[in-house]
Amino acid sequence: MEIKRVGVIGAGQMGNGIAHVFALAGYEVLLNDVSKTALEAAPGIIGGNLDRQVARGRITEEERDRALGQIEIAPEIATIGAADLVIEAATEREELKHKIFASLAPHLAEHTILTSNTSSISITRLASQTDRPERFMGLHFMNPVPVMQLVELIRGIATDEPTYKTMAAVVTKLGKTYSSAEDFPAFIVNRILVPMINEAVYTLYEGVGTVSSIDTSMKLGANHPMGPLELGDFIGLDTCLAIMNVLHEGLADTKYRPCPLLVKYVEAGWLGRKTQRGFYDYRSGTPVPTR
Ligand SMILES: CC(=O)CC(=O)SCCNC(=O)CCNC(=O)[C@H](O)C(C)(C)COP(=O)(O)OP(=O)(O)OC[C@H]1O[C@@H](n2cnc3c(N)ncnc32)[C@H](O)[C@@H]1OP(=O)(O)O
Ligand SMILES: NC(=O)C1=CN([C@@H]2O[C@H](COP(=O)(O)OP(=O)(O)OC[C@H]3O[C@@H](n4cnc5c(N)ncnc54)[C@H](OP(=O)(O)O)[C@@H]3O)[C@@H](O)[C@H]2O)C=CC1
Repeated sequence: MEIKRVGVIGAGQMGNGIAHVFALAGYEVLLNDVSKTALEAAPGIIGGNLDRQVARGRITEEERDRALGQIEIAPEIATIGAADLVIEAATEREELKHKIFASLAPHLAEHTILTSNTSSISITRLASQTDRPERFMGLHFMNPVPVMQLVELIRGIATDEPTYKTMAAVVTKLGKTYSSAEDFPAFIVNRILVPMINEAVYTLYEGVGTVSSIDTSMKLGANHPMGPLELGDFIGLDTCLAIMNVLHEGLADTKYRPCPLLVKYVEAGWLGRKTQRGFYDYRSGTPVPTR
């Protein structure tokens, strides 16, 4: 099936990045969010990230302008009904995602493929409450989307082969590489990565190291591009906690217990970069450890 128009729901860090890469690859993009502020900010954020690629010689100014012209801001969910492919990239809460798909249902064309960029939630469960579980799957981009090469493809129990093949072709057209993951909590990347971040928070909580010593150790001792606490702030501590909760509940194993300190940061609203404070305080421009 040919995909020309793509609807992206959620204009946060992932939705903006997803709109960016689809527009660059020549797709028409409709970008929706409940937050007026997020929608107003989106073209500036995407434009800034495209400018960065121009400055590094990765794309031309013409390509940047063409990409920006491909993105239409769509405050009404009904507008997303015109898409051949929908990518849901709203906040990591299952109830919320069910509500989004329910509100979208009356506006959808028969052929439209539905996907979720969820980091952890069961694709089969999300699909089961839509009218098209066979044309529903997980399309999991990595952050920052314009930079990261991988997209995880996750079939729900009912996903049909044409849908999987269509999405594999789309990922290839974006210039990215896909891996196939089975539909179990947090799939592959986050099953391994997020418990590591949670363990780093335990390491801090138990006083084994400070924020700086933990991040320096993993950057210089294991060659990670970011330390685990810096990475947690980058992903969003609310998202990390949501993923740990899905792992803990879905696999019923205490090894996935979210660290109480992670819970405390989220309760404080210290969600990382997006709120200017997490394991680091970003308000002065230079990140300052908060512990
Ligand atoms: C939670 C989930 O569900 C799944 C996930 O996503 S888990 C998170 C996965 N992501 C990671 O692990 C990221 C780890 N961090 C990194 O790889 C690196 O720190 C990083 C790529 C983010 C930044 O790298 P850096 O070397 O410190 O920064 P910088 O030199 O400024 O940027 C590197 C490149 O990325 C580009 N870049 C960075 N952010 C960008 C953005 N938002 N948009 C476009 N380009 C961007 C830069 O332009 C630069 O491009 P070139 O290589 O063409 O020059
Ligand atoms: N952060 C990461 O590294 C990664 C995240 N993901 C997944 O991508 C999804 C989005 O994450 P991320 O972009 O980081 O989150 P953000 O918090 O940056 O953005 C989420 C956006 O969704 C909006 N939103 C909330 N409810 C609705 C709704 N009903 N309709 C439309 N938009 C809505 C939020 O608005 P408001 O703020 O007003 O609530 C916000 O603008 C999550 O499922 C997450 O797990 C996947 C890969 C990596």
